Amino acid sequence: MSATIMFDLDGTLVDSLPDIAAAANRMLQDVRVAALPQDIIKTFVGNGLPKLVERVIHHCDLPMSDHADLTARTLAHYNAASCDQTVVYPGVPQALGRLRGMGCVLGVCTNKPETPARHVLEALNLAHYFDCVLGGDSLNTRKPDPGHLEASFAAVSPAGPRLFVGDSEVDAETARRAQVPFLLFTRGYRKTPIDQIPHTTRYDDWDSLPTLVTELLHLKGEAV
Ligand SMILES: O=C(O)COP(=O)(O)O
Ligand SMILES: [Mg+2]
Repeated sequence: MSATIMFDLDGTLVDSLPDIAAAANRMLQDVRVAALPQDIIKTFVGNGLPKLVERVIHHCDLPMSDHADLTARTLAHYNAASCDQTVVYPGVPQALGRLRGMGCVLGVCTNKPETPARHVLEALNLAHYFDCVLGGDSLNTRKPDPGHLEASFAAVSPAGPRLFVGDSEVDAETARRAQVPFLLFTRGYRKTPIDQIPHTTRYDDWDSLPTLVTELLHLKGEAV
């Protein structure tokens, strides 16, 4: 049975934290502030780049009036080096290939800005699996606004069941508000325990995803 499946990017398809942290720390170096540990920056990921920079500003006690400048600097650093250390999670290409083979239509709904999101997907040889990519700056809204996910589905004119796959609290809230079943990848950048994140089902190994999708679609049929 075919379905349309939207995927989150950071912490779901790719482990991009090292390059995101490097960009934020290069921005801090520009303004002569000490670098932050990757584990701290990890907790700032999930609501898009402007929010990440806002969280860095709060953490480092910098003036919020510098937000636009610091966001532009971080984005420039990230665009210059978005794939130096970023890797695809094991089993992702195989799972995406199997899902496409099952007739599923796939897309990406990420809060990462669209230009680097597309670049990362191209550089890591994932772009060809997806029929749409909507980033955190593609619309005038972003996750957890369900409009971001709904626009992603609308971009591929889906017929049949819809699913959303992501790693974070933001993704779970987006799916809940859009009333789309949510599959939680547990090895990404979530901040809270798994059982406190609403999800339809979860997985920690990409090899298991096609079977999970099949089970979910058979279980729920056209009601999904
Ligand atoms: O850019 C972010 O903050 C997170 O991006 P994601 O939506 O792909 O997880
Ligand atoms: Mg994510």
